[in-house]
Amino acid sequence: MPAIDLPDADLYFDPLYLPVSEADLLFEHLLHQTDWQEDCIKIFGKEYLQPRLTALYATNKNPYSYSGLTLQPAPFPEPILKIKNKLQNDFGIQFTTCLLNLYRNGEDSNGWHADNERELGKQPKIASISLGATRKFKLKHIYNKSLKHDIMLPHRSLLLMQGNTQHFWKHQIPKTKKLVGPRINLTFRIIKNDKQKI
Ligand SMILES: O=C(O)CCC(=O)C(=O)O
Ligand SMILES: [Fe+2]
Repeated sequence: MPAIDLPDADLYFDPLYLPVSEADLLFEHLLHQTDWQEDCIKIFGKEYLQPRLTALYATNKNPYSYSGLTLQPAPFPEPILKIKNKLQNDFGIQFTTCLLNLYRNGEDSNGWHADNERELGKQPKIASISLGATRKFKLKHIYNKSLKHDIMLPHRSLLLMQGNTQHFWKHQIPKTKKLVGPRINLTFRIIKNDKQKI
């Protein structure tokens, strides 16, 4: 699988990771069958409605907390479990958790952040699958402001982030004025119990 060659990052990108028919079915299924949540997040003590919808699934009961928000997982639905198993077969990574994001249109977004929460461990491994509309994924180096990179994430693509990526880079999905339909992103993560040393 092609690596994306950026300093202080460990990124792989496969634009054709899922077969088209599987990706099409999965997109329609998740769009209509998911119990999408519209959550409030806290930024500098102020509450905002998150500009996208989310859902959380896991093989365990460990919650995931970010931006002052704690999500409790539901058990994995069959079609997502299938992808989790495929990722395990292909990369030998045993993910525990999947956070789904639904970007309803170009107004929905995900602000600059690194996925560096304690419960993700020291070198978080995150497998991100995209379905539906293509959106731009922007990366910027935290310490060297001249380092930036954009990746268009199309339907059925996989972006794998691991190693030091979350220590040195932030990422975002910006809003866009282009007319875009819904996009679903599945981010598989490993979330151990908060209390245990990892
Ligand atoms: O939608 C995406 O591609 C990125 C999602 C993301 O960064 C996250 O959920 O942490
Ligand atoms: Fe992220």
